[in-house]
Amino acid sequence: MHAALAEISLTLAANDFVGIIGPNGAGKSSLLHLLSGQVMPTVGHVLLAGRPLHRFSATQLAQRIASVAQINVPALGLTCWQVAAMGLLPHKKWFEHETDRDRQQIAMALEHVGLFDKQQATTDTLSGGELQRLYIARALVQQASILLLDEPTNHLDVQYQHQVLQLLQQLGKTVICSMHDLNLAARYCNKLLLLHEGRVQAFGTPEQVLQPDLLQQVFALPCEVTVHPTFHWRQVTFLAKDMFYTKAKQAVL
Ligand SMILES: Nc1ncnc2c1ncn2[C@@H]1O[C@H](COP(=O)(O)OP(=O)(O)OP(=O)(O)O)[C@@H](O)[C@H]1O
Repeated sequence: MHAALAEISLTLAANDFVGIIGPNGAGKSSLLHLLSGQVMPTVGHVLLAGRPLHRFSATQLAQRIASVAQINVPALGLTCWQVAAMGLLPHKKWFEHETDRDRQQIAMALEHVGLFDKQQATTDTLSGGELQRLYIARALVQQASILLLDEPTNHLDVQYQHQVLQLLQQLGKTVICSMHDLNLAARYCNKLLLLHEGRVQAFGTPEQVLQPDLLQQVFALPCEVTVHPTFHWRQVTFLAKDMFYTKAKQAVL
C-alpha cells in the first residue's frame, strides 16, 4: 500500500503561521486532513495540547480547530450571512437563537473578508474568490484557536491574496495552510514545512527552508532565491531549464 505521508514528526507552537509547501501530490492536503482529525494516522498520533485528537469529541475538535477546504461547494440558496453563521454551530445547542454578540461576530467576520455588503447575497451568486473568503469568515466565526486552510489564496486576485494572508497573520491564532505560491508563503508565514513525496524535506523559518538547491531538487526546476532589498523577504524565481542553461552559457562566454 502507498502511504501518502511517512515519518512526519514536528511540533507547532501557538500563534505559528505555518505554510505547507511542496509540489502536487507531495501530501499537503493529506497532512491537513490528519491535523484536523478528519483522517486518523495508521501509525503515530496527532496531539493537541498533549492529548491525541481521537480523544476529543467532534464538537470539542470543532471548538478548537476550524478547517477551510480547497474546494467548497456553494451551499445553494443560503445567504453569506447564513453560511458565516454556521461557524456558531459548535458553540450552540439545538434551536438556540443567535444573540446580539453572535450577530456582531458574524458581521465582523464578513467585514474582515470584505463581504459585509454581500451578506444577503446567496452563495450561488458569488465568484470563486468571494466564496473562498466566505468560508474563511465562517472559520473566524467558529472562534477556533487553530485554523487549517487548504490553499486559501486559490481563486483570489492579488489584492485579496494579500488581504486574506494579512488577516490570517494578524489573527493571533495558530494558522496552518498549504500554499503553492512560495513568495507569498515566504512573506507571511513565520515557518515553512517543505513536503516532497510524503516526507518532510525541511521545516523552519523561510530563510532556513527556501534554499535554492533544496527547491531545485524538490520542484525539479533551476531556481534562484534573492532577498528583497527593503523588506528582506525571500523571493524565489524558478527558471525554465533552457533559460538557466542559456544564462549560464552567456555568463561563461
Ligand atoms: N483519498 C485518497 N486515497 C488514496 N490516495 C490519496 C487520497 N488522497 C490523496 N491521495 C494520494 O496521496 C498523495 C498526496 O496527495 P495530497 O492531495 O495530499 O497532495 P497535495 O500535496 O495536497 O497535492 P496538490 O498540490 O495537488 O493539492 C498523492 O499521491 C495522492 O494521489
